Amino acid sequence: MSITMGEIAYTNAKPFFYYLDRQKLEREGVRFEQDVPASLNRKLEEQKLSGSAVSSFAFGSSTRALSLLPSLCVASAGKVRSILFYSRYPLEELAGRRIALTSTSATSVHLLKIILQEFYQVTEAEYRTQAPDPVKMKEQNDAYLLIGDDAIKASWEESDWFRYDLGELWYAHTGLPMVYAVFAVQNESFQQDGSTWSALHHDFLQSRRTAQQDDFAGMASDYSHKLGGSRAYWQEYFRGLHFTLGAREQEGLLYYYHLAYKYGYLNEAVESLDILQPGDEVHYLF
Ligand SMILES: C=C(O[C@@H]1C=C(C(=O)O)C=C[C@H]1O)C(=O)O
Repeated sequence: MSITMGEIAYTNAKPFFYYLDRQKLEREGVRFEQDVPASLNRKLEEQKLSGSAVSSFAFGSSTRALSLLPSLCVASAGKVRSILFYSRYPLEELAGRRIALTSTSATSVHLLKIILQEFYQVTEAEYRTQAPDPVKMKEQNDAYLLIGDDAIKASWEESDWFRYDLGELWYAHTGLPMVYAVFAVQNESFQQDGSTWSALHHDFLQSRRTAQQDDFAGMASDYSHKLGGSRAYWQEYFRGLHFTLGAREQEGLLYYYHLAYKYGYLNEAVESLDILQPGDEVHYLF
């Protein structure tokens, strides 16, 4: 019995991983693989991972083989601070422009296209995917999108370009939270290793609870040492995120899927979310 679990390499998902007892989990057959979201999405689709924290978009594009671990997500209702769109021009003036998209994302690149089409009538632009190097992206394009720690580091620098926070734009136009990451499990793996999954899910909840108990102070001081930025910055950052997939978050996610389908980014409509429930697995109640 073994599980290979994908772990998002960005700080935004860390409350679920930071306080895990990895040695105990290893003894229970759980192995972690760290990577950026786009790579985890691909590995999950290729069944190289039993489950993973992934882009919410990736879950929407292969819902048949996957289910969601309940309650876990990375979301925001308003500013996210780490999904930033830099532009030489205001959003309304982006038609036909050259726009660079970070190669590490799936949710945010589609979120950007959806926001531009649905709310700013920018239907044609020249999109190109690039490694998240803000200097090159700026030199070669009229606008560029960064996510995760790359966006956070960029946000500490001055910029003479317009800077938009996609979480803030989404909320302003929809009044709904935006869900960036979810925890998806291969149905096959859950059937085989249900009790290990239940234990791991329990540990994710426990890590999140521990992170929230000191209001993220412990994590904030660690990430301030590791990545720069003040303790206060990181604490504010974590406080601004939603780590619970509640009813509003689910509503926001389904609306995102609705628009992703409308504009042809998803081949099939996603009308409901397959979230694992108590009783799906006999040994443990979520
Ligand atoms: C909040 C963020 O969400 C991330 C954005 C993702 C995406 O755009 O595909 C995937 C996972 C999330 O961890 C971030 O990048 O800062």
